[in-house]
Amino acid sequence: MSADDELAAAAEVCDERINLSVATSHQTENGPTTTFSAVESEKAAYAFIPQTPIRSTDAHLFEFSEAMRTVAKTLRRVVEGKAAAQAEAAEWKRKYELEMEAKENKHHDVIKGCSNYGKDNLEHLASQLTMETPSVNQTGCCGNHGICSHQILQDECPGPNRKVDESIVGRKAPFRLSWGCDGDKNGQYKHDFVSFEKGDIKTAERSKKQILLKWESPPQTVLFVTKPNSNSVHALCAKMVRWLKEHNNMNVFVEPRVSKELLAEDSYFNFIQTWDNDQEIKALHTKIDLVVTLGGDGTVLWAASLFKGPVPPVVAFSLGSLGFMTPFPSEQYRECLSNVLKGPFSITLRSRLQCHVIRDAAKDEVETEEPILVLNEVTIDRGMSSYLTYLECYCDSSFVTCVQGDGLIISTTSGSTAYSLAAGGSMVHPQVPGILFTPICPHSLSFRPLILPEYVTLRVQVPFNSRGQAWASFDGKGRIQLGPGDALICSISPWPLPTACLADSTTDFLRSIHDGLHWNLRKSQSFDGPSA
Ligand SMILES: NC(=O)c1ccc[n+]([C@@H]2O[C@H](COP(=O)([O-])OP(=O)(O)OC[C@H]3O[C@@H](n4cnc5c(N)ncnc54)[C@H](O)[C@@H]3O)[C@@H](O)[C@H]2O)c1
Ligand SMILES: Nc1ncnc2c1ncn2[C@@H]1O[C@H](COP(=O)(O)OP(=O)(O)OP(=O)(O)O)[C@@H](O)[C@H]1O
Repeated sequence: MSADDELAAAAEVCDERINLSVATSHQTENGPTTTFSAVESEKAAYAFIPQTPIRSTDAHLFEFSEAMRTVAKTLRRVVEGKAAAQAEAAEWKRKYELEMEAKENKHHDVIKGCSNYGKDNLEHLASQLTMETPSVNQTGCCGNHGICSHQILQDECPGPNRKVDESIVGRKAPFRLSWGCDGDKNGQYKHDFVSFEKGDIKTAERSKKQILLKWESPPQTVLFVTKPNSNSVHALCAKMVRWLKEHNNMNVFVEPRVSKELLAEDSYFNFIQTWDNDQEIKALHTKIDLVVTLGGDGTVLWAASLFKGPVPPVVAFSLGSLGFMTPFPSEQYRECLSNVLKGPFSITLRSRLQCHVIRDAAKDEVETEEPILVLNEVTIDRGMSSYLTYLECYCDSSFVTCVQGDGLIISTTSGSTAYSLAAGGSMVHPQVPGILFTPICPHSLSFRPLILPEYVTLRVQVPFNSRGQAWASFDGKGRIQLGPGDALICSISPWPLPTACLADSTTDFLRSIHDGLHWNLRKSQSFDGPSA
């Protein structure tokens, strides 16, 4: 067969395959057949590339083989577009259901009269919560912006018909979140929304906003999450448990490991509770009012990982080395806990990322896979491989870039001071709504880190022509191998980690970067020298 004949035969096969995939994707735009056919065609296209009869350096043959790659890439986009659309549709559906549920709860509140806080009460509460400018006019401010734990935590209405497991613990303490707001000097509070009066688009003046948590009834149940293998942590945990029982008559949950340790030590601890299986862990958020962590940042990450959905407020005591997210001094635990149990206190709502791994082999299972939630970041790197990582990245449906280097970090703003910082990313206040996109050792001179808005969905794809595997890890744990064709989809989770602040969100953040990282520490310039 001559080279021309071979080229013609190859073109024919290619045409057939392209026709097949185009036809199927037109037939059933959303149906699973499309995905399967597109995947098959794409695989066939790649399988076909090595068979392409390139026997000479003929430029046409080379071009043809490049065209096949383009076809394969296009088919890949069809498949991935559908996967992303499915994930997005599921998210919208979930949001819709939540909204409906919230509306229904509100309706019940009104009908049963079980809401303790009417508008008047709420306004009163808001003025109590507004710490810095008690004189500002609250109408339409905190009153309208307060968020109630009945809605947030999907809790039952307080009353005789509640469903929470009361055999073990009492009712979960309801609380209310409010914006602590600071109006301008003449006492006029301004909302931070965009107004368009008389056709002019104007961003109204920003107000200082801190989120304040006020208990509606005293919290009753505390979960302790503690760093393992530390005598000082263990001793403090035992002391705190005793104190909470004796002074506040609290119910106490600990991890199974800690429960065994405490019971082996003293039968006094018979009252503590724990869990036996994953099902019970899933129900924890319905019983726990407050989580106390004893350890460093890793312990806060660990505590966050226990909650795959809503998370109760977390009070993090510092017993680690750096303690970026652990503002409470363990020596003053009595005073700190008393303040938190009494409330109100500032909280930082730390956003988490929900990550879905989509296997090339199981594209249609995206909806059944449980998302993995991270508080810091998801990292996609080269693992043990000595090859460059090759990753294609998309933001919603737009192509962002190809990463060629050691890997990529997709980080929350809380994680901005962790691995992302080490890879050259910016430090971002944890309440800034964004997602950080930070390359690890990119082999290019111009790959600067990005910060994207919080509402985007990111997709990182290992292309079929990648030389090696990639590895994803979640908050530095749980490594998963990603092969060619596999993808990782990330977006902000609706379930943040609410962490109690020692002072307030900004003061705590600045204190952490000063004390923990010695940010911008430099000897002061001497006074004597040339004058300007
Ligand atoms: N080169 C690096 O800097 C690097 C490499 C791997 C992992 N990490 C980080 O370690 C985290 C896991 O933490 P770990 O404690 O389980 O592991 P670890 O014990 O290895 O601790 C890593 C260090 O990161 C600090 N850290 C964790 N989260 C932080 C945050 N949000 N802000 C500032 N510092 C933070 C911890 O205090 C600790 O000193 C990962 O999520 C990742 O961000 C960093
Ligand atoms: N409750 C827990 N169960 C199992 N492992 C835990 C738990 N809490 C923390 N860890 C793990 O123990 C390790 C060390 O914990 P942590 O980071 O809190 O302490 P540290 O290293 O002394 O403090 P820092 O992070 O401030 O340097 C982390 O890798 C973390 O994942």
